[in-house]
Amino acid sequence: MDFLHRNGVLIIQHLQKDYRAYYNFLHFMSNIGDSRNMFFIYFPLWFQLNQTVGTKMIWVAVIGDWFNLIFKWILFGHRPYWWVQETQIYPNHSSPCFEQFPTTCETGPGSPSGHAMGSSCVWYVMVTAALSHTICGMDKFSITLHRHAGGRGL
Ligand SMILES: O=P(O)(O)OC[C@H]1O[C@@H](O)[C@H](O)[C@@H](O)[C@@H]1O
Repeated sequence: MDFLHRNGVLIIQHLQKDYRAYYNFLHFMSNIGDSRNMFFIYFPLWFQLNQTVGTKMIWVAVIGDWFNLIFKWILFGHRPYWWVQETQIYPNHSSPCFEQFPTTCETGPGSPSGHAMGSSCVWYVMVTAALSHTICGMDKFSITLHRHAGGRGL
């Protein structure tokens, strides 16, 4: 497990140092997918616009959160923020420092990440709904175009 955690630490350090310029973008994308927004904003909104998408969204979020809870109980994984303080693999107090954010200040088990699972659920439903809406719109447009061209004898 230490091997996994150490590589996780390296990835976090890489992201925090080398992708600092993308901080606002990554933070924004992460917030959009936050399951809190799903329950407060997206679900009520989508349910008004399209009940099928709204229902799909709430089910995906609830089942995703449920799976996350079960996996957290089973894995009971450390969070890198406290793992670096507790592990013995960094000699002479040379444990790496991370930047903390409001969403990383969680106290429960960290693995698997509820934020990552919740965000992927939200993004999946929104992207598939947007794609099927676009494809449906394009189909209707091509049918109209076809009829229009047929009516003119083209
Ligand atoms: O398990 P993680 O990755 O710390 O994420 C959990 C958090 O993920 C966030 O997206 C939710 O809004 C929080 O309510 C939740 O506690």
